[in-house]
Amino acid sequence: MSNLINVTSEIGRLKKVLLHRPGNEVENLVPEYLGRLLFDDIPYLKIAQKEHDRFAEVLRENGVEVVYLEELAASALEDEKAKIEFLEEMLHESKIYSPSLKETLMQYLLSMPTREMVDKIMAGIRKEEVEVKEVSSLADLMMDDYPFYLDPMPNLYFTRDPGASIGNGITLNRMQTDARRRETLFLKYIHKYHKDFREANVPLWYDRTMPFSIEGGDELVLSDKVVAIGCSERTSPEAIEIVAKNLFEANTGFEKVLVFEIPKCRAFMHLDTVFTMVDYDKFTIHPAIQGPLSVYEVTKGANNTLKFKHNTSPLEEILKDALNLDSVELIKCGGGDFIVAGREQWNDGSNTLAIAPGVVVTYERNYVTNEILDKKGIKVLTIPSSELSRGRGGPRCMSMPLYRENIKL
Ligand SMILES: NC(=[NH2+])NCCC[C@H](N)C(=O)O
Repeated sequence: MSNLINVTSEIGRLKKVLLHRPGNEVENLVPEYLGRLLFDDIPYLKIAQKEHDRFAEVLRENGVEVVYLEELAASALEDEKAKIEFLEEMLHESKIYSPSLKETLMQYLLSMPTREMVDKIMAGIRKEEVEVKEVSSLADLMMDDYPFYLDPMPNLYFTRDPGASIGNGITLNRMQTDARRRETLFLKYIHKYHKDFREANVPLWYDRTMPFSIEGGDELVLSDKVVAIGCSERTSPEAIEIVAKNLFEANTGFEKVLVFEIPKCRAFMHLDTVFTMVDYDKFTIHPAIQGPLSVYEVTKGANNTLKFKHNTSPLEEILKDALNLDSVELIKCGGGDFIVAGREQWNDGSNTLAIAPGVVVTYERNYVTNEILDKKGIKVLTIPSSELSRGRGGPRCMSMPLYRENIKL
């Protein structure tokens, strides 16, 4: 097993990261379907792309290699066999059941260069783009006024969620909502057919075929021994158990999964919207979760079983103990002020991306929290965010680390 993937902390110097530059999928957001597609507003794509390019540039300026999902997917699908297999699965999961419609869409997609095909699938296919000549199902005759054959996938720029790197492997996630479930097919085919991934033989700690949902925004690698997983609106306890079992059985060095049970609501959809790690002993936290938070521990039992425990100590104690530290500091989003914390958390003020211990990327609009981080000695690199933030995700959500340097303690 090679170490194409190496993530043994949240804060080790980031060397390689997977992003997706928002594309035409964002232009297919219409007010009628916003809620279902998990957006609260329609971003202005041109500006969102500029902001995203600045995000990538800040990462590159700091020594991070940026790779794009759309490019890796196109390169994995260059192979004809892989491409057909992918299209079959994508069309099936897009609920294209009419044989003639399926054939029409297949031909349409196959007529494009691979990269264009990938972009097209991400953007969605409108009914008026293709002409289905033959009626082969009842649905073909009964054209309703829903505008898409293939729905757009506007959440793709949150690359954190469909998959997550832990140690030398990844979890290929089952997304909780229909709106995001097909996103993980890109990563599935990268994992299966991209040359680098094939050669590296990257282990999967979870697979998208499992029935229980889990999303990467809930997965935090606190150290090379401890993973924290949010049990949230998106991530189920069953999925957490499976990940824990796979990590322990493969002798990865991981010994404990801390389960953070957070309120199940949209504003706190993933653990990383309310809690992130910014330095060896510093974390950001949204004050509103500190009360309702329950923490459980999953550890290895005898004969491949798991042990479970409800840990009722204060969060600081739990983290100190898990990370072997004398003290830890929880930095409150918005300084703990009810109004500021709520506003800034809504625009992902707690969603920091650490690119080295004590160095984070954040949205510049969250200036109160940014200033507090700065005062605590954290180096804060800000990026513009008037449009990107409309999708309800920040720098951590927009990045899937592939390689981080191990941290020396
Ligand atoms: N890791 C995260 N917090 N991701 C945020 C994803 C936002 C996206 N609109 C969703 O609802 O799924």
